[in-house]
Amino acid sequence: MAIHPDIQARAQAQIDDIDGRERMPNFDDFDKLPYVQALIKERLRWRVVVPFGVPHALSEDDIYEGYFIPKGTDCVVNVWGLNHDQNVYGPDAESFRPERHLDEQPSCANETKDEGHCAFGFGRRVCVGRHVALNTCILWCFNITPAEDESGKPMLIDANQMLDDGLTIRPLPTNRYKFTPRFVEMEEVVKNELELNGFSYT
Ligand code: HEM
Repeated sequence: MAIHPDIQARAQAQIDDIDGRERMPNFDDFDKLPYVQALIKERLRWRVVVPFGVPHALSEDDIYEGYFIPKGTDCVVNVWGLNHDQNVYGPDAESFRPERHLDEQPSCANETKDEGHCAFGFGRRVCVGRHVALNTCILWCFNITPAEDESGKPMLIDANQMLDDGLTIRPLPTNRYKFTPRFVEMEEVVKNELELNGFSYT
């Protein structure tokens, strides 16, 4: 978001249209937020969190496209490769462009193809948290911008620099970014909604 302020602003405008500022977005709103849905899909496609998925082992011998794969073989999927396949996403597969999920409905070659990416894995062990993950909306609360360096200039953010945690990758440390509340009432609304749902606010 910090390096795509125009995309961030377009998503926030859609959230404001649907939710206003008196309440936070909730699960029921999601279908009314097609651009936000497309943005989240594109985020999960473009910089997938688990670039080689979670390894799976074969429970039986198998033959796949002429290759014999014995029972017990560990299979690692190149999710990054699938998510950046130019045959699926076109020549601009490296670009961050949420509209592709609205206009062209690209499909990854697996059973989660309708999601437009393969970030949540495959088969019976596909991520069970994917609906929770998709429905989390920080954009209603904050503007995300690059933080300033010591001289007050916005820090440069390189989307190709990631922190490698082994199985997962993530963006550079959060001190490179600034989360600014979008409006003064935001804190009060969040506090009320947390308390209504039985959580305490600190
Ligand atoms: C953007 C956020 C997330 C991503 C990218 C993600 C990705 C993944 C991936 C790649 C797998 C492995 C699937 C496979 O074996 O092929 C997985 C499994 C799993 N995820 Fe997530 N996940 C996310 C959020 C969540 C959340 C929020 C929860 C819980 C609320 C969750 C719970 C789980 C569980 C329990 C499994 C294991 C499922 C099983 O082995 O049967 N995930 N996730």
